[in-house]
Amino acid sequence: MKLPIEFSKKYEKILKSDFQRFVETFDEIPISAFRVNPLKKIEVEAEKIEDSDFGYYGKISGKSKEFLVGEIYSQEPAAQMVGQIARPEQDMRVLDLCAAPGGKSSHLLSYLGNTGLLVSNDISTKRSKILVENLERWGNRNNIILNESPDKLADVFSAFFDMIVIDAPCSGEGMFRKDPDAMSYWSPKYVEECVSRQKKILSEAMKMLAPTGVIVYSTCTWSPEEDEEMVAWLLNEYPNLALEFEKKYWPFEFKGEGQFLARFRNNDDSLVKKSKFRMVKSNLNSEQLKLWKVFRTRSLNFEPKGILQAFGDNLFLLPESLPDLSKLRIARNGLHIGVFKKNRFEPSYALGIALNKNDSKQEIELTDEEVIGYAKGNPIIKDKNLPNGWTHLLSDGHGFGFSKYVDGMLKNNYPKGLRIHG
Ligand SMILES: C[S@@+](CC[C@H](N)C(=O)[O-])C[C@H]1O[C@@H](n2cnc3c(N)ncnc32)[C@H](O)[C@@H]1O
Repeated sequence: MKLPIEFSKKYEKILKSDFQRFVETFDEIPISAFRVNPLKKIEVEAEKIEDSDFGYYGKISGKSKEFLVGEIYSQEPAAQMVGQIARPEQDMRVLDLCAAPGGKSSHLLSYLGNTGLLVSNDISTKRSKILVENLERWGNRNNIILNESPDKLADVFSAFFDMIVIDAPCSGEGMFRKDPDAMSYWSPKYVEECVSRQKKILSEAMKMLAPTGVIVYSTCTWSPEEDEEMVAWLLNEYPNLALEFEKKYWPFEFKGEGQFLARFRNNDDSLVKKSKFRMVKSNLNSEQLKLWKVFRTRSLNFEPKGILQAFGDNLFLLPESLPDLSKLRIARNGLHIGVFKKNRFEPSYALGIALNKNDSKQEIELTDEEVIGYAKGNPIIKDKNLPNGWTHLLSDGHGFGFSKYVDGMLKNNYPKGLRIHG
């Protein structure tokens, strides 16, 4: 692979005798890996990634039933180390500030389970839509997705989060092997631009960190300006931060692509501002509440925990103890439960994929072929003598949406935008 000349010169100086090994790795095949979803346990026959809770080497197709049902997430091994080192504890309030397309967020959710709160944010509207798709498929119920600039978030979430992950936009050197196009916009000047953007993002993040909270900063680049020098800058600007972990992942030392990561803890009680939040509240009118209760009693064994909120005709479940979000751009207002229609309520795909076996009163197991056919937009013929009505689709006990069973046929209710082709 032909590397940018200034890039080679820079790393020859930095790596000295390791430089040759470094250069050779660019001609090797990129390392593929995936993580399994602990909410949807599956058996995996693949090589486990060392020191990883959920990771395996190997490639799984975006058209496989494992992907479609949210049982796995493809993520290369070095990128997996970010969530692994962050490892939030249950019940924490966590912010993933630069979250799209959702690799780190889905990993963080794997530790939280359905406890606490994960706010996933990305400044890009286009990318935050992909983030919604990926996290919806993952199926947790304690996640909201925002599409904001960090300064707008800081106005709402002052000293709020126990953990903030900043997987920063960076010069992307660690992606050169996997995505050679990333080389086309690399230059020393681009590295400088990334540095100044990272400092701005970190300064806003610090305003949202709880007094004893944890910051995890990561990049997929090796440039010291964006990595070790950023750590030094942060420690200098915020003397109450203590560095707990710092590591650079080189492809000649670790079986993966490129990554840098650092973890800090805040130790500043004087920072406590005892912020008072106007909490998010339920806003359902009596008709909506009635329709929802009729559906829930008739179709679910699951009693949602959280705040029910209607946005137009759409019903969402928000995690408890959230501040008022009305001033922010919301990409996913919690778990989308369904839609109010005239005189009835229809459950959503998102609810169906977030629930598992025994959460619904009427359910049906699909074969792997049926899952794939359904994701292509086909109905499913299942002559099971079930009563006509909403039926929870399952694949190995894991939810895959709701479908209306009518006289032996499951109508296709898979979101059109998610359909697979071919
Ligand atoms: C390295 S990618 C994140 C990858 C993601 N964490 C994952 O694991 O899938 C960096 C992201 O930062 C976003 N971004 C860029 N500038 C930002 C800003 N000022 N605030 C928040 N996000 C930003 C980009 O849109 C991009 O999606």
